[in-house]
Amino acid sequence: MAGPRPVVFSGPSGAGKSTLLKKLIKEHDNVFGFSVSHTTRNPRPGEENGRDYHYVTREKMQAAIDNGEFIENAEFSGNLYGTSKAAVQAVQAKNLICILDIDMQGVKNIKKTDLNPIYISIQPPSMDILEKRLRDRKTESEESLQKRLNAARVEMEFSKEPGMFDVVIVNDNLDDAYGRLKQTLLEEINKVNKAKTS
Ligand SMILES: Nc1ncnc2c1ncn2[C@@H]1O[C@H](COP(=O)(O)OP(=O)(O)OP(=O)(O)O)[C@@H](O)[C@H]1O
Ligand SMILES: Nc1nc2c(ncn2[C@@H]2O[C@H](COP(=O)(O)O)[C@@H](O)[C@H]2O)c(=O)[nH]1
Repeated sequence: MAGPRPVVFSGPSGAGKSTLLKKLIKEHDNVFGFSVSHTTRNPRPGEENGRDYHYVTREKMQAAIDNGEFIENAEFSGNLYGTSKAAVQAVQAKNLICILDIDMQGVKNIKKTDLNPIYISIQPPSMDILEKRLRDRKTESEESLQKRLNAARVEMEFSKEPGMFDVVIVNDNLDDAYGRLKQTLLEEINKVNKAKTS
């Protein structure tokens, strides 16, 4: 069988992408695999190298980019982020649905590849609510928060571009947003579960 289609999650920082995708991975045992990106930002409390990100220096990451090891990479809020070819291949080798959590530059660049994912945009109900969620998360300095809010305004406009995303989910009530997400991915989830039993 051809492998399952990957899924790209994008949307403003703080919209709830990680919250939703962690729930999805947890509920569906051995169906999804997370593409672990590289980043030059520092780990947050609770994050683990190799699970949440591969944390690297800018020099090391730039060298790997120059060496052609990345499918896409971007500068976001003062740090480099990127999806390595190895990260995606590791998930696809297990015939799992590969999940990518990337910004809008990543979306544009993935569209130039033959990955053919389902594109899902996760959006906050409003800028005010987004700001509150980011502040309450307590992961950002004031400078980083402002950079992320500025980027969020652009990301919110980007999600409205015709044909850019297959589905746009507004993450207001978490259970509702999660229900919508599961409905969107039901066909791919069923395909993976069926392949497991055949
Ligand atoms: N529906 C919701 N209602 C209230 N709070 C939420 C909801 N969804 C997520 N949150 C909270 O909002 C904060 C931001 O969510 P999360 O970290 O998942 O965002 P993100 O899009 O992955 O951000 P980033 O791109 O910066 O990693 C978290 O503290 C999370 O617990
Ligand atoms: N283009 C890419 N964007 C990525 C990648 N990994 C994460 N991201 C995006 O960066 C921001 C910030 O993430 P954070 O963990 O520092 O809050 C967010 O929008 C992610 O979607 C990547 O490999 N490529």
